[in-house]
Amino acid sequence: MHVSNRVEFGHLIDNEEFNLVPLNPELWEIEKNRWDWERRYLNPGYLEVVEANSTVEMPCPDVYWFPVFTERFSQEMITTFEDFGKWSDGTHDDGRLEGGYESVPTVDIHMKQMGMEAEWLEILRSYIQPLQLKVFQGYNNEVGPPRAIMNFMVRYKPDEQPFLRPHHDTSTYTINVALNRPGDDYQGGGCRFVRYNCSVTDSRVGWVLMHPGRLTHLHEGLPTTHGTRYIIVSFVDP
Ligand SMILES: O=C(O)CCC(=O)C(=O)O
Ligand SMILES: [Fe+2]
Repeated sequence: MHVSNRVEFGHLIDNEEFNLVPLNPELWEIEKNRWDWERRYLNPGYLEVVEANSTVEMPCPDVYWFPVFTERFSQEMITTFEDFGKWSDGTHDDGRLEGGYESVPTVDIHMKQMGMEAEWLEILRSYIQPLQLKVFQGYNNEVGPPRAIMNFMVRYKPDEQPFLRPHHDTSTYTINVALNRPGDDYQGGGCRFVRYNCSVTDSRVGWVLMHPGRLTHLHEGLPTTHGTRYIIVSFVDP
């Protein structure tokens, strides 16, 4: 008999509780099948940027930019959320919130509606918190994992909600994930930081912008003039 450990014959997966309801159920597998999840959805550049001595891009003052997700993640998230389809109407009345009022409404779907809240918090803990510790030295979420109640995908289109007026987020810091490509999938769009008159418009698919939430980083979503722009936003430590 010949035995070899040099050839990869496959690996075990845990298929209990596999979520068969949505499109792309693999997106939910971060905890159960992390090896596969990372191979599909974690940007290969992530491991380099999370290293202690790596340099981090800063497109605007105290706005950091990291490769975190793959193109496949971004594409599958869009198709899965679009297939679900329960976009909010972008008005101030929001029954999903305690108090029922959203002061800066977007056309969006919350992770909670998708049953993806726990998985998203796991993403924040595993991949976002290490980046946060790199750029906001000494801020360790009051010694625990990042907390976030507002985790959602936003959709901008010219004939629906094309832009978002300047506002502060209810967060200590915010992450903003670009899911599709300016120039190809949409025209216009991007995020402008008013205090610095600085905009990030050359968004990169699967890359995360990280910026302080309150006080300094008043920001706006610039008008999408053609096509549809998709982002995921998360308000960390509200
Ligand atoms: O369009 C953007 O990039 C900004 C989105 C935003 O500020 C928000 O959803 O709070
Ligand atoms: Fe915002």
